[in-house]
Amino acid sequence: MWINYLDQALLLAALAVSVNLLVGYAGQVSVAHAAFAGVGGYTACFLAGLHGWPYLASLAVAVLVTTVLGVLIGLIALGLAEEFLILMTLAFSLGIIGVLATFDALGGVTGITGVDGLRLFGRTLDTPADWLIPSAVVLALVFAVCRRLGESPYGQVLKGIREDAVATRALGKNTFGYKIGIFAITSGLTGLVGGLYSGWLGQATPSAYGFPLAMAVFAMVIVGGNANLAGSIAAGVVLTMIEPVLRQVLAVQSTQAALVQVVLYGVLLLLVMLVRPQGLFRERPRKIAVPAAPEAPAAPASGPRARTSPRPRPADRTPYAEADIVLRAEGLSKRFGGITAAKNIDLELRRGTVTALVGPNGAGKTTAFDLLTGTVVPDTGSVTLNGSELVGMRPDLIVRAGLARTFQDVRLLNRLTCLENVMLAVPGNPGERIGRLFAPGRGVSRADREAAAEAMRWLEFVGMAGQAATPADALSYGQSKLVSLARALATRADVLLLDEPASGVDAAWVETMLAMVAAVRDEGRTVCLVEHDLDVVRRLSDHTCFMELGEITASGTLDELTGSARLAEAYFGAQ
Ligand SMILES: Nc1ncnc2c1ncn2[C@@H]1O[C@H](COP(=O)(O)OP(=O)(O)OP(=O)(O)O)[C@@H](O)[C@H]1O
Repeated sequence: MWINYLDQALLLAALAVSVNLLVGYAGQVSVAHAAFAGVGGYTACFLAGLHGWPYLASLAVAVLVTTVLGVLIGLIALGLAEEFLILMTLAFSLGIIGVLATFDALGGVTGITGVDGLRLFGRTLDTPADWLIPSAVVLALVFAVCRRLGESPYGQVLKGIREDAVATRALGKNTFGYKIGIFAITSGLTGLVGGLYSGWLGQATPSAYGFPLAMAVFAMVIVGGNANLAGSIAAGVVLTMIEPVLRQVLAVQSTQAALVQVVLYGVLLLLVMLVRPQGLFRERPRKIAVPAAPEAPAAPASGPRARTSPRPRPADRTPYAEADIVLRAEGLSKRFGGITAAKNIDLELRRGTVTALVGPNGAGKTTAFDLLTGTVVPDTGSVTLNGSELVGMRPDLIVRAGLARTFQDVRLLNRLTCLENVMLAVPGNPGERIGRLFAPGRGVSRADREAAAEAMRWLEFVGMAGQAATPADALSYGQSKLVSLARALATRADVLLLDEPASGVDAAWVETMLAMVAAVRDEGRTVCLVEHDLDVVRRLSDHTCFMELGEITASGTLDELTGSARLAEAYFGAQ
């Protein structure tokens, strides 16, 4: 009797672990995964129970079918805002269960029943004891896969998406690709578990995979703790055991026990959300080994170590007018409904120089950055970086092409440490790719250590190495701006767009920030900054563009602009 409940607990815990990878790590709340388990269960029962297929082959097909289904549904649902994802997956879940119940070949509303005599590795699975090892093995397998994905550079990207998908994309990650990938992988895993679950039940029915199962699995994930897989196992086993304990130990009648279990799920969920929202077991930062300094690999050419080589003195710098044009924007326009946020913007950024965009609030400066970086697609116009067209490229590819940005509102990934924030920006970490993650060899962990070392050097560069292990949401505003600069630098992009790097930052941090930006410029990177503080602009910029009502209406040195009577009256006079 108890072994039977243990089988069930292990399988439901495996479902909770898979769903936790999607919900806890990637922040994608899907109600459809219980239905995917149903598709897995139906597939296995249909093939093995009704058509005599080997059970193992049926399980393999169940994984394949649910993975493909996950990709298809993910393509439709994941383009939507997250609040719609829940509703969309709920609709899919109802649709899937409804469709399964309409096929006579699948037993209609009663489903496929009476499945027995399934065989796995030469053993017939008849008694609850026979199912114990397969259930435990599936839980171990699902846990191993989810842990490998979650506690790796790949999982770090997932957490980045959970915290702020736009900021993560601005670090060069194909966030949509990651979302589809993790949706499909977790669909396949739940399909596998569903195949086992239906085998253990001896049936695949619409009622077994409906909304109550989805809610039970969510309760396990939330009570156990987001992004804590061991917590999901513990919660999965404990919550599943509530009903049998009520029945067997407290002699509650079976229908009442089921009801009490549902009520207890609700009470537990409420309690956890009120008292300990992170769940019983909290999320832990990924274990990252940062090599000691002597073992650290060489910094990239423009890396922080390059600063130890003699820097050109300002007097040696190429005059602004003679520097090469790295980025050129022509005729960029954008309207939002009735608002013209950008109007025919022409802009040139020259190598190793700082260009400032100034102008009143709402002039379109941030929109100009959005248009250059592909965050917003322009209605008209072109942007070329070293001669290659950027308009139409995905934002993450634009970063990889060499154009990175910071955000006016900083947008650090709050629950990640400073080191993780900066590591995410370091390009080419092979552990961010699933294929490399499961390949044999130690290349992935070595490369991960190198990425950590590179991120650490950028943190040192901005004077924040001491905060490497601090979660980003524990930083002061000035510190978070410095980490966001380190993050932009770590992308290795040649051109940096810095949105108000000094605003809201106290005086001591402003000096540090100015020194950092000047150092970056002196190393040959190209900087464009939006800034309201004219002292900052005066001390940093080689060239200044004045924007008003979406247009660049004047450009030159800051002194030339402030010397204009019209601009002095319209903007500078008020500074
Ligand atoms: N996604 C959007 N949808 C609608 N309107 C927008 C959008 N983004 C910007 N705008 C509008 O475009 C105009 C320019 O805004 P933008 O944020 O680019 O100005 P800004 O010069 O950066 O201002 P600030 O100095 O206050 O940051 C504003 O009127 C703003 O409300």
